[in-house]
Amino acid sequence: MTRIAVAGASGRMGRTLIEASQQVNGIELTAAVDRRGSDAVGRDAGELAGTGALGLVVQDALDRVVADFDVLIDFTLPEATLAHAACCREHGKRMVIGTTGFTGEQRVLLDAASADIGMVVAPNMSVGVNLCLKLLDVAARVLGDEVDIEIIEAHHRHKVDAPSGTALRMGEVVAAALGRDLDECAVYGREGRTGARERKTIGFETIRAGDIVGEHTVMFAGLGERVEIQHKASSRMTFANGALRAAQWVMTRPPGRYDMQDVLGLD
Ligand SMILES: NC(=O)C1=CN([C@@H]2O[C@H](COP(=O)(O)OP(=O)(O)OC[C@H]3O[C@@H](n4cnc5c(N)ncnc54)[C@H](OP(=O)(O)O)[C@@H]3O)[C@@H](O)[C@H]2O)C=CC1
Ligand SMILES: O=C(O)C1=N[C@H](C(=O)O)C[C@H](O)C1
Repeated sequence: MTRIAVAGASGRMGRTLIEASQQVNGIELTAAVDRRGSDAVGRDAGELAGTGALGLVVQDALDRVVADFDVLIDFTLPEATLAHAACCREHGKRMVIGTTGFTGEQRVLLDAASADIGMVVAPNMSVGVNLCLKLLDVAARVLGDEVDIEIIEAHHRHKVDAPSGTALRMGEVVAAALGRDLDECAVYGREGRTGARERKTIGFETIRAGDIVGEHTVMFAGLGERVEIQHKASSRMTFANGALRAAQWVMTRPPGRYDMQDVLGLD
């Protein structure tokens, strides 16, 4: 049995994870935490998720429950995830991290924590998106520098980071396949008199609207034909189930940083 704690219990993903954890064999939800001062603190985690009382009270600090779980599943904000990583490192607890929007410096701090604990970090836990990452690598290698590459993503109105972590990972995969450095070739949200497209750039466009769960399209556009690789998530359950699969997988791994490609055996 893998005992999990959910950080950000009252969030969109937190509530979905609480629900999913009750449906997966081999997973037991044994702790839930949220931001200090949140209305969710002190409430029953199951009631918060709308699945009925579980007898598990949401706490306001991870160190209060650190003896109660094996793997922390964290879908919060970068600053909160880093604080949780420090706590998990100190107490030898494994992590599954879905949070996006980390700066380069924050990524380095996460890497440091993974020297001592097993950690799965992935901007997208769905099987479909991780399959798309493999397809993107093949498409970029076959189509090469002849095509213009644009990445379009759409999410709900509440999302606070852009482009999405998934779009950025897609850009990294395509750039690596073509021998480009994404930091140098990325172009974000064009506006005004831009001039003609520079051939080796990778463009990113962001849509924020309504309740869109998460949609990503990578366009490889040449002269006379265009290939598009697209993924549309219609339920957050796909991310939650991936995170629970990662939690079970990381229990058998030595310290280190892993991603969903490792979990799914796609590397
Ligand atoms: N990897 C993947 O597959 C996916 C990743 N994501 C990512 O997950 C993250 C969360 O997304 P989503 O659930 O929609 O966001 P929400 O804003 O709905 O949830 C975030 C939760 O974290 C809580 N929180 C903030 N600070 C802390 C803290 N210090 N300790 C504990 N909890 C805290 C928030 O509380 P409060 O609201 O009170 O501030 C909130 O409940 C985002 O970065 C998103 O991009 C999302 C879906 C899939
Ligand atoms: O914030 C979200 O909702 C999502 N965020 C992730 C990202 O930034 O890539 C993954 C998913 O598309 C949903």
